[in-house]
Amino acid sequence: MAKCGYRRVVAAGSGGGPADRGEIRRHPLRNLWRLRRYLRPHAFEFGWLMLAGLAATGAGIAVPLVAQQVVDGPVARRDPNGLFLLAGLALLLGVAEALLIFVRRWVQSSSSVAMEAAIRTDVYAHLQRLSADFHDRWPSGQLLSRITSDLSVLRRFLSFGLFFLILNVVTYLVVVVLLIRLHPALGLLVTASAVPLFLIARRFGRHYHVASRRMQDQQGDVATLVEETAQGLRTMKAYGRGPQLAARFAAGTEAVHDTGIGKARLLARTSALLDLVPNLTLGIVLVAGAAAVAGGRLTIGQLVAFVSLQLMLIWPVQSLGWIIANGQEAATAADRIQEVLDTQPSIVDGPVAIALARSAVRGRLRFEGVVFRYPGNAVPVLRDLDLTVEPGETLAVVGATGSGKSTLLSLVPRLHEVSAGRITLDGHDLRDLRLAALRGLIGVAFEEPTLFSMSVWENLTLGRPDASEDEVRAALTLAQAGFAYDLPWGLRTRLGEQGLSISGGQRQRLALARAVLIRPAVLVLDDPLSALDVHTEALVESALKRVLRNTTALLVVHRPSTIALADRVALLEHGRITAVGTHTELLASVPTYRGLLAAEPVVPPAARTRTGPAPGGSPLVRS
Ligand SMILES: Nc1ncnc2c1ncn2[C@@H]1O[C@H](COP(=O)(O)OP(=O)(O)OP(=O)(O)O)[C@@H](O)[C@H]1O
Repeated sequence: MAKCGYRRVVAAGSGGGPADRGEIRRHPLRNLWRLRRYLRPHAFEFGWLMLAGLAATGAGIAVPLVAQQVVDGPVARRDPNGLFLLAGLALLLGVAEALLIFVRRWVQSSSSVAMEAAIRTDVYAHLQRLSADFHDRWPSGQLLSRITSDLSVLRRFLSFGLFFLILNVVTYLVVVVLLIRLHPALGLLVTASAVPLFLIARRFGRHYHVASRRMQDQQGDVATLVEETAQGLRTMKAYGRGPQLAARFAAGTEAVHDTGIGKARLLARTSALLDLVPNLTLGIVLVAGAAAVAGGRLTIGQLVAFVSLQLMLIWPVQSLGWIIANGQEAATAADRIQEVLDTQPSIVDGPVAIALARSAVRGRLRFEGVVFRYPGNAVPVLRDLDLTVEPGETLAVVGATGSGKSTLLSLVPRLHEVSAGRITLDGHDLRDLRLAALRGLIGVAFEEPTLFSMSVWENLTLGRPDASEDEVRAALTLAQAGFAYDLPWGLRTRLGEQGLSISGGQRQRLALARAVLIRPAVLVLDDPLSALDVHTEALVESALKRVLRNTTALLVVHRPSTIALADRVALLEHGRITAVGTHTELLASVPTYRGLLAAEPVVPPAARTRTGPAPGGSPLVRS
């Protein structure tokens, strides 16, 4: 099958998304805005949230105004009764504020978590729809970081950043209006301080956006490395490559660290500047306000209210840096998530795609002038390929390594799309068949079978969730996979990640059982018995023979014993079918075929428990 190594051939240090890395969009908030649809179902809660937040802020803002009444009223008149009344009002406002803040926090977390879950579900579903070429290009760590850490960033923004952004802007505007009403000149001075604040914030936003993107991409690289290391742990240990990988990992984390430090310093510098502006304004207000009180243009109560209100602006201004940082990170996260969501699956149902019923399929598979090149590769892997597999026929594809056998097989379930020519099933172009229906007709087992970290039963019934116990048993018997019943919890035993808790041969047998369980119209097997010992192989083959009798099958084979299963053999050379015939015919007439077989190390007949050599004599070798 397409080699794993290939999936990883991405320019060193490149993120994943083709044109993504470091690209800063002209409208940095565009993608964030596009995610508003996830907010819609929670609009009611969000409305309540804002209402509670605004009411709490209103209660907070009212306190300085009450203080003004206290100072200019009961305190100035030395009226204790009035004082208690106003003090009681201030207390009431304080309690109301605390209560409203509690309500806000309660609602806040539940809706943002629900939004995060909804986006995650959609991204995951979309990843499933994307074709193999997308997954060939994108390192899985990049996808992992997008679906985990980027979504957490978004949740933080939706639950805090966005809320405080709105709340703080409203607070700022209301307070500024009140300040202008209290003392127009000083109020306008405070308003004017918004200009430097705006300039500082804008500059910060631009720089932080670049740094955020860099850091989130670097985190994706680190995730890729961790994922690769976890998957290739055995190879890494066997080759003693731990120190080299550790060095690569250290370089990756250092890059994340450096960018993180850069971001923190940027935030620290900006926060200091943001702190400076309101404090400077406060100093000026205190001096000018005291002069105004002395000149009788302002009462002491008004000055107290003015300063108290102005102090209420400190937090919104101080938090501005954090909110912008959070907003920029969320914008970057939205960019990275939309890059995935915006990628259109390259293999989809055509507008008039039909679904063929299993009973209506005879199984004539035809390749007509097929050309295939991997995306981005100029040289085709398969060229001008014509081949017909008749209903019920088993055709083995033999060829040297890298000649395109696995690629050829992957075209049948449309894991990749032909670049030119067409493949037909009973005369229907595969592109005219509904994808889901097509894949339901085709049983596939690869040389490196993938099992998932779920139960054996779930793994087996992946393509046929409705299979009965008897059918599963029959498939397991055919694949000589009865061992599954002896696992600690039988078929309910949960397999380790990628089926690593069982042996390679056992995995192959389960994958084969999975392929035959769907009662396929066409079986596509990519050297599915390569990991079996000769004894088990012989048993699987004899059972497989019965299945193959009624099924059209395309097999990639390396062993002569497996060639024995085939009615005909096609020789694939450099992406072209150069000979088709029975094994005996090809042996007799095609020197390359003979050459391929001659390269096979001869297996002593005594060592094989199977009945005799492959038809035609010579044992075939792994190409
Ligand atoms: N995802 C991919 N992207 C680009 N090129 C690829 C990809 N997968 C395979 N190739 C290339 O396509 C060619 C055919 O590969 P393929 O895996 O089909 O060969 P094969 O005949 O099955 O090999 P083997 O016998 O070793 O399994 C090779 O040159 C390979 O490097």
